[in-house]
Amino acid sequence: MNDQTIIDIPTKPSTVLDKTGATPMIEQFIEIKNANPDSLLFYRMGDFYELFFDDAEIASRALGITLTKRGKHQGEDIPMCGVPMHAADDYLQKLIALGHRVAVCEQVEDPAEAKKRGAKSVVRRDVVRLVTPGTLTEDKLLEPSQSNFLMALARLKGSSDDDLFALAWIDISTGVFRVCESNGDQLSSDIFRVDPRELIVADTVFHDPKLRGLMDMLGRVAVPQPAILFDSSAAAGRIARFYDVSTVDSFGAFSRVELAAISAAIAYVEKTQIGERPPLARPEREHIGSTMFIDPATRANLELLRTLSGKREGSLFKAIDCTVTGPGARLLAERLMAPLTKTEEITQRLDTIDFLLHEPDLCEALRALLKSAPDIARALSRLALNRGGPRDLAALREGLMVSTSVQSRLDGRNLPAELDRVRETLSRLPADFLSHLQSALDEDLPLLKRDGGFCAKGYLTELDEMRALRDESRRVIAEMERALVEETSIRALKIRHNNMLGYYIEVNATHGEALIGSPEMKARFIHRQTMVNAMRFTTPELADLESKIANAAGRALTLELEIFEKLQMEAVSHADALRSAANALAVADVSVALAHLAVSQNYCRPTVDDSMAFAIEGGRHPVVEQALQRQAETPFVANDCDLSPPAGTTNGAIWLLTGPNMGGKSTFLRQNALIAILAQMGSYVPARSAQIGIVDRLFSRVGASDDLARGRSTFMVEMVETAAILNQASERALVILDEIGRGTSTFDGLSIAWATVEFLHEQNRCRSLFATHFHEMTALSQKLARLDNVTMRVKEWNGEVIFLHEIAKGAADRSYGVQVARLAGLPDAVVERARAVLHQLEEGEDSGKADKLVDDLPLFSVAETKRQQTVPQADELRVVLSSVNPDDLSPREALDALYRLKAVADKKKN
Ligand SMILES: Nc1ncnc2c1ncn2[C@@H]1O[C@H](COP(=O)(O)OP(=O)(O)OP(=O)(O)O)[C@@H](O)[C@H]1O
Repeated sequence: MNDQTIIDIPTKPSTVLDKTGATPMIEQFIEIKNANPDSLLFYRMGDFYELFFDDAEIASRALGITLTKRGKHQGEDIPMCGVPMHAADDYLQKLIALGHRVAVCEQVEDPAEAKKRGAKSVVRRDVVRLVTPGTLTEDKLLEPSQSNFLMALARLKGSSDDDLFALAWIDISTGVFRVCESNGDQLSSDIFRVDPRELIVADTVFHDPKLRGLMDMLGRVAVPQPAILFDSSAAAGRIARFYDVSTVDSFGAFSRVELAAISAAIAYVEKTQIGERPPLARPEREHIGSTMFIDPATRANLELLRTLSGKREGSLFKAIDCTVTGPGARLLAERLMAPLTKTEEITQRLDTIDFLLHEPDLCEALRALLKSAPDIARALSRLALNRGGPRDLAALREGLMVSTSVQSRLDGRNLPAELDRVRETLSRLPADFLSHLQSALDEDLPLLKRDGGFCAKGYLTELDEMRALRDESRRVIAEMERALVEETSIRALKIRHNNMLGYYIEVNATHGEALIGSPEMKARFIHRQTMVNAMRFTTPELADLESKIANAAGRALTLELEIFEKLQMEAVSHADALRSAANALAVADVSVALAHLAVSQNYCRPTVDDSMAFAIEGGRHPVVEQALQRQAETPFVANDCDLSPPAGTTNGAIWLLTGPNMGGKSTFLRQNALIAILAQMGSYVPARSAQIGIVDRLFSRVGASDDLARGRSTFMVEMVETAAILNQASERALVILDEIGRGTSTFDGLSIAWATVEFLHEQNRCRSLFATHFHEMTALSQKLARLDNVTMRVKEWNGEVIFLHEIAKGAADRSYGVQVARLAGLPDAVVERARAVLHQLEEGEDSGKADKLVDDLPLFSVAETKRQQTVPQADELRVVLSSVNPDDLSPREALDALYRLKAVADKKKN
């Protein structure tokens, strides 16, 4: 369910390792490995993570790294491979993308401690984190523009077949936490709407035959977990403990099954993050029916987030994404995947775009500001999980600064509701935290905190001193020397250094005696050594300075780490405000981006209401249109679509679309579905005008795809999907069906298509578009009152077809399949033969004709005649051509030769 290609790697079922006779280190490894059988174990040794036994074999193959061996266990070599610490994220990313899980095992005690237990004792290690696809936080492992959801599916067994489900999903990289109830019908739609990277489910549910289809569809994304994780009786307690509250009642009234899903998600986060606690927002409920129901097949077919081949390029998302920040892109994707069904909210979003379109200067100013907005939520999560660095703190600083600027841009204006909320949120930011960050953090920051160097000068006097000592010890000593010379008036006084004494003051013997001439002087200048010509002293300040210099570097680092921790804790304490700011900036980004899209692509504001209308004038396909623009091809031909209830009726209409192959039928079908999605996600749409009565369910059966892995043929898949549509489409649904019934014999196909249209008209009574090559079906318009025939227009010119891509009332008379086949480069013989067969078939309608055809026009004889005719003429051309020697020809002779060749060629044609 994600862009990364999941390759099936044969992973052996983990065998339980026997530790008899193992060395202490291998014994420790085996114990930890056996406790984490389903993960590859990254076992920390010095600057490497090492993998052993089967894990080593799997990882070396997956990562393309050398497999070596280390010692023996029970008489056999132990396979081993390793990845260096500093590159571990890259390797982790690869393994996770391939569908593995990794347990990261670190040393959890100081080696000195281990030594105390005996020279041979092994440093204690433990798993500090399980890295799974749904629980990632590192920048390198995450796509900036994609959410990374972990989802928990809980089930409450019903008395009959009607089980009740709940889904809870978390993005621990941002803290987003949502929950909704679901039922058997909705379940797959709800899951695919969220598009989780990992879905956990009780093993009993995972293996339930009723859910087998869904689990198969989810593939590796679905991960069975012990059923105890989903225990609803312990749920409320676990949630309260996680949020450190006495009761969850204040969170809202969640149902039992919702609580079970929420608690399972939390339990899994705890299980994988071991001891670290991500700053999760409180779970927010989404209501059933508040978003458009789009089943998984429709989502895939309409290529909303990615194309059928899994690429983002070519998807609707890519075509409309003008956001400038990662969080903005994530919010846009979320809105695209969940178009709304309540007009008020849609209208609010459209009002925002409308407002911005009238304020182009504001729009550009916001866009420019947002370009520098960092990913606040992800930085915050890393800090809370103790995986953050100075740049994450800087991200909060920049994020807060951008927020302030955005707020002041919005201040004092009469804003539409959505932007007013953005302004309001941004005005409640923790200003003192921002000034703390500004004073504490330097400008250029290192990636890691461990070496220090991120605190600003002037923030903490002691730190400045320590750094000065560390970096400028020579200058500090010289200053002290100058001060002493002045104080003692001994111009030859020097401060020197050697390994035995460290820093000392040196004067000649005469001056030395003078220095300790009085008891006060003696107390100040402490004698260290007398040489032949010189005496050496120290002073309490010099001794102090000396130890300060020695400790300065260490102390500076300690101070910086303390400051880091303080800022980190402060950040976590402001988690809610920071997350709200991040969200407000994302809303601003999406709004500005949609306004930008509307202008640059010439989109219009749709009217979305509670009627049954579906009236689009001059609609365009957002993706195909842009592709044509890029190729500088002929412009996209805009088309109307009107499925509004015909006069005197209350239900939507059906358009039966016939037309030539390549005429633009599929494009037209899809563009109308996409316009409905865009309108209901609150975007302007590619059309001259559009009125859309809320679509509550969208179904499309377009394009062929077989599902051989699940044992279904192309035709079977088509029928399963059609069945789902006919069983589920409500009156408010929009149904798009493309060439139903083409995967079987003509009569079977026609009959199924026929009956399907009748059923849609009489039973589902919803707005529908139905494209077909069965021209016989156009007769249905005489019988079905709300059905209209439309066709894609073509022109024939000199025996060629020209596709006008224009929709018109009426029915097509033919499909021009043979012409299209010729354009596609089918061998001439096949095209000729097809023309002849078509001609014969069109001559008479009686079924006996086909038999006669076999007798009349045996294919091979045609091909044979054709070959006999063409080959000798080709040879003749060659003979004439080879008799011509261009170097010997005068221009006149060359022209004659050309005429001769042309004459032979023309003979071939005739
Ligand atoms: N309205 C349009 N304006 C310009 N070009 C279009 C338009 N509609 C379609 N096209 C172009 O025509 C090509 C064929 O369109 P499409 O696949 O929709 O045809 P079709 O009628 O469904 O064909 P088939 O019946 O063979 O599946 C598209 O790739 C697109 O480039």
